[in-house]
Amino acid sequence: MLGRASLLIDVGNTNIKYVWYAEGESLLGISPHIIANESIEQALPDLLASRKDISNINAFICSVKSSELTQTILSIFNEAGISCVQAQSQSCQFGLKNSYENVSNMGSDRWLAMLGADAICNQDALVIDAGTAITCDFIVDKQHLGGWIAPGLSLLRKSVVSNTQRVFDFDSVTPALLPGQDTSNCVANGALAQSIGIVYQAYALMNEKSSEFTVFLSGGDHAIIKQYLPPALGNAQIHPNLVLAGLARLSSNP
Ligand SMILES: Nc1ncnc2c1ncn2[C@@H]1O[C@H](COP(=O)(O)OP(=O)(O)O)[C@@H](O)[C@H]1O
Ligand SMILES: CC(C)(COP(=O)(O)O)[C@@H](O)C(=O)NCCC(=O)O
Ligand SMILES: [K+]
Repeated sequence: MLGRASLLIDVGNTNIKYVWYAEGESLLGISPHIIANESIEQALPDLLASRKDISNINAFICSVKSSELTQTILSIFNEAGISCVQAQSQSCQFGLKNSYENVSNMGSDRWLAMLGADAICNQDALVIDAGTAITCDFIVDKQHLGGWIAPGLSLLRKSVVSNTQRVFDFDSVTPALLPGQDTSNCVANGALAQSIGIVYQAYALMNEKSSEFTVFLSGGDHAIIKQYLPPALGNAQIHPNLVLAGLARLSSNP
């Protein structure tokens, strides 16, 4: 039987993602709805008003944005009389151990994505979250070994344009793993190649650390990266949003 409904919210650097989740639902089916950062003050009250069972829900939020935006969201819940738990990175949770000495420095989205992945596979895992930043996190024997933070696809494209004089790029250009034949294609394809490159390197390193592991690919750019995964990564678990899966785990075992 499905339990109480929770509103799960992932506040990333580019987008706010949310899902309604009932305890007992599969973590695999979690697929986010997107709200633009600037429309949250209107969109969130509307979203809450759309529920008839409002008195019976609670909320779980993971935010890596400014405390101002986070506080705005928390106060909307407060005004609606809904309790909201803000997830934080922990040194150890659900048996998963963090490698950071100062865990408060770790983005809670990374920790939640790991908790989500761990709940789904319950074995060694390489967790790749391709959002504003691409993060890779390595988990062996329930121990986080550490990770990588690198610019994501859009950020790579923007940074090369803003730090050069003659390089330009159009957002409308879809990247492909091909030689580009004009500036914008060179930028888009170069950024894609770098993004695929980090996935290869993460896989190679994980292979040295573990003999059997699951690779997870998540985040706004999961679909484009998925198209170019190496054959060895054919079994990768593609997940639109592992952070929400982590929040779902928290909501079921607060
Ligand atoms: N419909 C979309 N809206 C916004 N970003 C998108 C969309 N589709 C793909 N993207 C890509 O996804 C990235 C954002 O992914 P997301 O996981 O939402 O990031 P974050 O968690 O950092 O907010 C953007 O940098 C962009 O490259
Ligand atoms: C690395 C991140 C920017 C990723 O954020 P995202 O791309 O998902 O918006 C975020 O997890 C963050 O701000 N981390 C703090 C530094 C750390 O994790 O060590
Ligand atoms: K990310």
